[in-house]
Amino acid sequence: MSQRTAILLGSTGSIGTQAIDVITRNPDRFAVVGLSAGGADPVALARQAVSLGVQVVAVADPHAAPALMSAIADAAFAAGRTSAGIEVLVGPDAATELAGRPADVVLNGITGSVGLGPTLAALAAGTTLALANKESLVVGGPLVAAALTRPDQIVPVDSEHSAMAQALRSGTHAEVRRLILTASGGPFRGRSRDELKPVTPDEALHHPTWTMGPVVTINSATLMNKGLELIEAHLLFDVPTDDITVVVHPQSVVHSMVEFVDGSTLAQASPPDMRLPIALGLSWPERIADVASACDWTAAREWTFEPLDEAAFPAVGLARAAVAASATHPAVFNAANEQGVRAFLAGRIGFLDIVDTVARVLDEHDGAATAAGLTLADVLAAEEWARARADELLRRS
Ligand SMILES: NC(=O)C1=CN([C@@H]2O[C@H](COP(=O)(O)OP(=O)(O)OC[C@H]3O[C@@H](n4cnc5c(N)ncnc54)[C@H](OP(=O)(O)O)[C@@H]3O)[C@@H](O)[C@H]2O)C=CC1
Ligand SMILES: CC(=O)[C@@H](O)[C@H](O)COP(=O)(O)O
Ligand SMILES: [Mn+2]
Repeated sequence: MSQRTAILLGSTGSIGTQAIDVITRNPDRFAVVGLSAGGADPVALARQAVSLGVQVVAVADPHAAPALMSAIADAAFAAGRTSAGIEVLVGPDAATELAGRPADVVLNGITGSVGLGPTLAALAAGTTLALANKESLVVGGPLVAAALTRPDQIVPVDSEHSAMAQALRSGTHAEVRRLILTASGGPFRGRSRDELKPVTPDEALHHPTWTMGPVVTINSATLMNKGLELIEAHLLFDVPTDDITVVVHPQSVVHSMVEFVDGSTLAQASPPDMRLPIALGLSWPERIADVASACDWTAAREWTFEPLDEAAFPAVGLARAAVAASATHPAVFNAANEQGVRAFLAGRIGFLDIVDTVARVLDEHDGAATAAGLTLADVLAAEEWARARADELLRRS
């Protein structure tokens, strides 16, 4: 593989830092040309930028810009350079502008539907999109599909979807009977709805098998992550949601499976380590040697599978209903959840209020848009309404 240029969005986060780890261990394969972050840690962003020698850095929060610029100058000085020569883009649209700049691959590792603009910009530029930011696909589904300039322009980084993409190389679309989406079950697997009521943010932030950013970790605990992933799989692989089965697999070693029409099921298995799907996202369709450990077959192991308790964890059912309801319901599903997660992490609401609020907001949404007629304005208006309505309901809970 010749060297690929990469832009990393969300470079200071869990996905971003693991991507940098993969890239710095494979300097012959990748050159990073741009980085972006929200602005919570401008010093970390500056150090990444200078050590990777990027051309441009984007920061969403304008208040973080002065600290970023002075940290870039400091880091360049410490590296023995008089000037860093790095362009700095600032503001809410900075990541979108960066995503449209020339590169072979854009990795979208931003959290939340704020990643939609960058996803659309990378696709419009004709760049390969290594997609961790599932929210942008969920909320923008038909818009993202319309922005594709070629098939396979999106390479999934989400572990389950990477697993499916790998297994799908074994057959044609017509040969697929169903997708089996695995879920760890989160930290509260086995609890009843009543037992979920008192759980705290600290408990919910302890994922049993993965170390990730706070939002996706809470989404794993509520199973909203699996709801988002069900919609993501439906959109990525053009498989009806009725043909996607969610199964709880607490070990997180089988990352998902594809069942074919002849009764064959192909699984992708590896110890939980995001560097594997990140590396594949950046280098697809090629594999990079030794990015992560393989399964150890010399020790006794047990892989278990169990059905999802949909009474205690209704989020996957809500996701199915959202897809069936209208083209803007998935955006409402995600936006209400983002508000709920924020309120829960701030200690303002209880754990059950998150998904209960998503259910109510979905139910109240008057979405008429069809996939064919959907516009960006429809999506943004639906999101704005859902955030306001969710906040109103959350204030009362
Ligand atoms: N972590 C994981 O293992 C996995 C994550 N994913 C998905 O990947 C995405 C990222 O998750 P994760 O890395 O865990 O999240 P983190 O919270 O760890 O990181 C999020 C990153 O996005 C940046 N960011 C936030 N807002 C903006 C913005 N407006 N513009 C540019 N950058 C911004 C943050 O910067 P700052 O901190 O400065 O705000 C940070 O660098 C999510 O969609 C998640 O669902 C999917 C599978 C696995
Ligand atoms: C690593 C990854 O892809 C996460 O999205 C993961 O899926 C979270 O685990 P669960 O949602 O299955 O608990
Ligand atoms: Mn996942």
